[in-house]
Amino acid sequence: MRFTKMHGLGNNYIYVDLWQEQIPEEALSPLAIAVSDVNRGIGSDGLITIGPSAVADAQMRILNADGSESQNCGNGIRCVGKYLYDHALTKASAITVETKAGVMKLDLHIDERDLVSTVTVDMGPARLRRADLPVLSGEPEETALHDELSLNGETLQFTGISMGNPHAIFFVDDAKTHPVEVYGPLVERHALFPERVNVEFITMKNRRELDFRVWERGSGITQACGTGACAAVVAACLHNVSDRGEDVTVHLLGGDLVIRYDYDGHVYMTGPAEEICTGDWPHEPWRA
Ligand SMILES: N[C@H](CCC[C@H](N)C(=O)O)C(=O)O
Repeated sequence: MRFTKMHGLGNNYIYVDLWQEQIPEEALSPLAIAVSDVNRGIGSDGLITIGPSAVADAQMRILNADGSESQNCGNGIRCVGKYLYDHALTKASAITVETKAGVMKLDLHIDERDLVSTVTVDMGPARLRRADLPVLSGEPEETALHDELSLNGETLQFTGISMGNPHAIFFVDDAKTHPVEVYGPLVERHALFPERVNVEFITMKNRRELDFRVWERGSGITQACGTGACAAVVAACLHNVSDRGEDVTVHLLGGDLVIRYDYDGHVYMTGPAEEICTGDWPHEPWRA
């Protein structure tokens, strides 16, 4: 099986082109686990397939390193846009990609080598109802703005935001007080989140900048999380510590994303996309 390894700010995935490879549905989850294993596989945060769509220029599916499937991936979809253009599957600079969170609109920024360098994505609407995550911390039709959860005797306040996939946002004055490697796995699997949750700890630097650390559902600590950065800026706007319609720079471990929560309710993300290598994965049990 041919694959391409790509990353957005170090959030890296193994990409498989389904115009070239046929992979049975039941093989996807074990394949994601196998290729993501840094010791016995290739090493990545998960698997992303790029293939035909009846409603968009392409379809993206994203599976985490533990084999679970998510609705969307911000860093991943920028790399999908880059793959489609750089590998001549499109020559348009404005394209659409179908995801389980809806059809995303991408603006591809082409560099002097006629390759995609950065991508701006309309990540669709922020979903603000508790039912959208889902989270069981109160009235399902209302927004989880100041919700609470207990962890080992400590009560923490969070904001629940969905970008099609679920995010629990914690505002902290200093990330060191709540190390994501300690709190992340406890929150990810907390009973309040029936479908688990992505966990973000953010520190506001000013109204236009925030520091961001993430524990991802199904992948653990990653260098960056695009949907998480979108959810973080939405939460900051809802708490009136950032402004709707203004660009906010999110400082992630792997670098910066520029996010805007616009008045149309949609969230816009701009960031880089890079190809690392291509290769051949020989373990294809589905062909046996
Ligand atoms: N772990 C996420 C999917 C990947 C999202 C992230 N890598 C991004 O860039 O948005 C979830 O289970 O919802």
